[in-house]
Amino acid sequence: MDNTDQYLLNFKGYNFDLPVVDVDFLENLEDFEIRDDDVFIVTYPKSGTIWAQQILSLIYFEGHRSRTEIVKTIDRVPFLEYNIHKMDFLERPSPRLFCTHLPYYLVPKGLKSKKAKIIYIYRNPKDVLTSYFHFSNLILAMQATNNMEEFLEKFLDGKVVGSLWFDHIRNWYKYRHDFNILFMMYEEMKMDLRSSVLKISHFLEKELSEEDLEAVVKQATFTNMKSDPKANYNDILRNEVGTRNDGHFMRKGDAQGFMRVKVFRVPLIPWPVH
Ligand SMILES: Nc1ncnc2c1ncn2[C@@H]1O[C@H](COP(=O)(O)O)[C@@H](OP(=O)(O)O)[C@H]1O
Ligand SMILES: CCc1ccc(OS(=O)(=O)O)cc1
Repeated sequence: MDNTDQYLLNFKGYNFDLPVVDVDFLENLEDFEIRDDDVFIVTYPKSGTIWAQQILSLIYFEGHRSRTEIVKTIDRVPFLEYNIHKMDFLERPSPRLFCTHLPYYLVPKGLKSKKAKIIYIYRNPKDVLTSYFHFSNLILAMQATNNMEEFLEKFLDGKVVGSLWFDHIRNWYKYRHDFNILFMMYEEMKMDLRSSVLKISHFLEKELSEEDLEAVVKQATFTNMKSDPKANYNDILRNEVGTRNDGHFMRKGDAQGFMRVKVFRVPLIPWPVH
């Protein structure tokens, strides 16, 4: 374990956010007991974790959909390794919902029984990079950088929470057959939220009525989440994690990089030879 950094804890080759991680919990993570009906959202940081937390909260809790219960998404779908509210996971009623940034090789081994469900959300790295640059300058629990070039170097070296973006996504995909896993792309969720919610609810075997589906989609849009104190993390950042400026967890929710990739792809179609 490399603990020389003020912000990063390298545990078994993967970087955790030192100010918010529970090291004792990490030591026993492999044996953390998994229930057959557990559900995990897995992401690399800045790839749509809190979006998925809101979607799952809306799918599973009628009181969340109808706005009759005021429970934050972080308490409905807590981070496994960043348990800032010190929740007793063993006491939680089933089905337990979690989110995590863990790489495939550090997750509890019970997930390999392929009963519990995993939803892996990935986002194009250019938007992850932009989002991550602003986020790490915002929260006190991460090291700030002076400019994008400086952050880009750290990101490409994997010297950030989550380590290398490429390793995370490549290996979760490579070892997908070891798990009961659904891959969702942030950009597709953005393009067609309704179909994405349907895909997720189908995977979770939680079929929604038309009315409930509408309620989930409506409350999971960027605009509605941004103004929803249960889902936007404003409170958590300001009052619990601490911030350096007046930025927000939900900044822009863009899918810029994806659009450019699509444009760049066009010339790859076989060119007519004259
Ligand atoms: N409903 C939604 N629609 C689109 N993007 C969303 C969203 N909810 C959160 N996000 C975006 O997801 C990113 C945060 O990811 P994570 O939760 O994994 O940390 C932020 O991106 P930006 O910083 O680009 O705005 C945030 O705005
Ligand atoms: C639960 C608080 C918290 C801490 C750090 C986070 O950042 S990241 O997702 O690892 O980039 C998010 C939430």
